[in-house]
Amino acid sequence: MASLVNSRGSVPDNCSLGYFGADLVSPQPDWDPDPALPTSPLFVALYDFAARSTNELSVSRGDKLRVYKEVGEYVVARRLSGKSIGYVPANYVAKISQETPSHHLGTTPWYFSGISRHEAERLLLSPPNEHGSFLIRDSESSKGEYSLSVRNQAKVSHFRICKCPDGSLYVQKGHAFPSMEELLAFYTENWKVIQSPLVKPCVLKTPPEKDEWERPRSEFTLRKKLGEGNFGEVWEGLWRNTVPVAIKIIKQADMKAEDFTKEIQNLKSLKHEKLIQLHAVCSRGEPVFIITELMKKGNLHSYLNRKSLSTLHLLDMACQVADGMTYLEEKHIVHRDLAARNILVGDDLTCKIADFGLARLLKDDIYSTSGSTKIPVKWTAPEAANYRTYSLKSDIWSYGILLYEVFTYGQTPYEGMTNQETIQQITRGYRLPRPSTCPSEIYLVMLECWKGNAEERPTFFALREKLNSIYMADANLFAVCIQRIYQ
Ligand SMILES: Nc1ncnc2c1ncn2[C@@H]1O[C@H](COP(=O)(O)OP(=O)(O)OP(=O)(O)O)[C@@H](O)[C@H]1O
Repeated sequence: MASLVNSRGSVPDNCSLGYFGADLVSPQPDWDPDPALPTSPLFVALYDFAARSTNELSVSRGDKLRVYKEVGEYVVARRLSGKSIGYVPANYVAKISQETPSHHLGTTPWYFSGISRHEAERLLLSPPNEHGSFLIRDSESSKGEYSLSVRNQAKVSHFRICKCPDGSLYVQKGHAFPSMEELLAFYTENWKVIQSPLVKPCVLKTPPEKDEWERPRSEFTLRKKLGEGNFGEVWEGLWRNTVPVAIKIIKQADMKAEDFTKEIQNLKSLKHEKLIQLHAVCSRGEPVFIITELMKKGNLHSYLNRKSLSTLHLLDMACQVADGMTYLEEKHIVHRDLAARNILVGDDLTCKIADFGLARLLKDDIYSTSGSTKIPVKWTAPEAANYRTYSLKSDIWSYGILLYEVFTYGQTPYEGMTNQETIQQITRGYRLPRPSTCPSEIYLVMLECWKGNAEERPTFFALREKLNSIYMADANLFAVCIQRIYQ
């Protein structure tokens, strides 16, 4: 039977598109779930844990669990009181040395049901606990009795709490208390008797916060393949069978894994109406899914090829891209792959920038100029194509090429020239000529973007202002013409 655990020891890895098949809704474990097996150790849940997928098991603090397998940061467990089996984070559970009956102390802050002497020491000696932290646990050697464990500086002292036939409890013979609360109250007050102050109950380190962006793959269904790029395939899909989304399935073999998590963190922090919004990620196991908003009209390059748009419409789209890029500029984020194919179109000619930040994740050999055709040479500034010095100024160069694409309705730049010829010509000072469909003031903006000296190129902020003012002037002119027609 196929393992649910991948070689990196992370959570379930069923990675092919078959992940959405019915068999994965109820996973088939490869461990033996026979509850009669006496060999599986007993654990107790230290925190509440809510399962995030069908492969995980929800537990409540204090639940007793059989643990069948330890897998990286997870254990495969079953509640003693239930039949389902699933993953629980290993730091949410602790091993119990013996089976103990549950009793009325269950919800008190200082009672830690079923933990061993060793586990008590580990907890009390770890932050945020300090001198004087204490807990009550079940005695390992005398069933039905308890132990008091107290942190004393860097050590832990343990005191047996015995039970009289009438149920009262004592640490010192002849000094019994009717309840644990009263016993603790006495030794809190008179701590010198045991030479260990009872300052505050042991606390558990807060478990790592749940990443709200991380979703189980089973929540997504793939419906239609939209395209394929350097990073893998893009699919139109549904989240929980209702919300339309775009799902990028990353080929991780081509990724610099160590940078990936960092870059995804960056993407989570970006929010702007002209940037494609990240909705969620499935980054545990492979392949990684990046889930974003779905743009119904596809990429700008194909859109331009299909539509007859007015100059004012084209200018509006160029302004929207400049707006999104100004936001990235403020955040000091370099796109590296700005081109009409990476702008997506939605309703009402809304344009949004996609794939920001992802280009740098490709392995160097894929991104290099030598031996690979994947670098978009015709969109890339000469200093980036030749020396890989990417900057916001090289993005400005690419934006100039994007303007060319927009005002030629999607024509390929340097048509008829190879990548190598393009680099040679550009280095010698050649620039694309003004397309007949492009107003001269827009062409002047393109030339500004293609300055050989990167420092002389404008900022996105300046470009946005410039293009907005051209747009406003044209829009006013258009309004005047319309007025004349109807007068
Ligand atoms: N959020 C989305 N909504 C709708 N369509 C999308 C979305 N993201 C991508 N697409 C479509 O999928 C195609 C492939 O996208 P992808 O970003 O993988 O490749 P690319 O942009 O063509 O190339 P590159 O790998 O250089 O970025 C796009 O051209 C676009 O048509």
